[in-house]
Amino acid sequence: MEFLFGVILRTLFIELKAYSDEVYLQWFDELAQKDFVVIDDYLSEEIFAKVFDFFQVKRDDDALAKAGIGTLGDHTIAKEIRGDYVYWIDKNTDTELDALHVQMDDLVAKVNRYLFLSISDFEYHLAFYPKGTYYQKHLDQFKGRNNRQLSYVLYLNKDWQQGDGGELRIFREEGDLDIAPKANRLVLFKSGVVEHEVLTTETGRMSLTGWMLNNPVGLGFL
Ligand SMILES: O=C(O)CCC(=O)C(=O)O
Ligand SMILES: [Fe+2]
Repeated sequence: MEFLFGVILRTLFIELKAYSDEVYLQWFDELAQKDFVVIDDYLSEEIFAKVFDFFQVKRDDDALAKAGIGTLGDHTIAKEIRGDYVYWIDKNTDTELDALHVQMDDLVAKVNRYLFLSISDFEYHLAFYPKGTYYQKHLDQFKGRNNRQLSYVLYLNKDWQQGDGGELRIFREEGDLDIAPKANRLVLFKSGVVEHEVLTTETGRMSLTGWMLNNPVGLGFL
């Protein structure tokens, strides 16, 4: 309760981006039909700036570490599979991102209401892909576990342009689709069915990647 009170106080004067029910329904319709949806200008400028600044601070602090593959019991660092560095966000201590947590809480509430899901938690990490790195084709649900229901990626690359690479490739029967990792673009997709990959990036590539979960963080590993 005290925790919630603190969050409310700290986010009182921050401009959350409020979307109408019609807009949510449009997104979720698209998500239901195509298994993914791309949403541009997702965060308010103020919250985007907070996430962007937080990313720079964590990079300066050397807080991003080589990412692994698989679940805790099967945690191998495989450079051939993915070349990114990640920082797992802690909702309790990374209070600089309170406004983002509130915005995502709201998205989860809407997902539950309109997609009839029962998401009870979410997790996210910052990711940095140095020049020349990629993430090979994969599904976000680990083998034998379906805790991750929806994946989302928010890109932070302000000056991204054609030729910079690092597109998110979504594999579809009707042909693959490459999505540019442009700043403040959110891609939301179904973790269990959408195969995807990150193409080789020609510049440093920044994002925030997250998952909406059936069970609270941690329980998925039990
Ligand atoms: O950054 C992206 O576009 C996707 C990242 C991804 O697929 C993952 O972290 O599982
Ligand atoms: Fe992924």
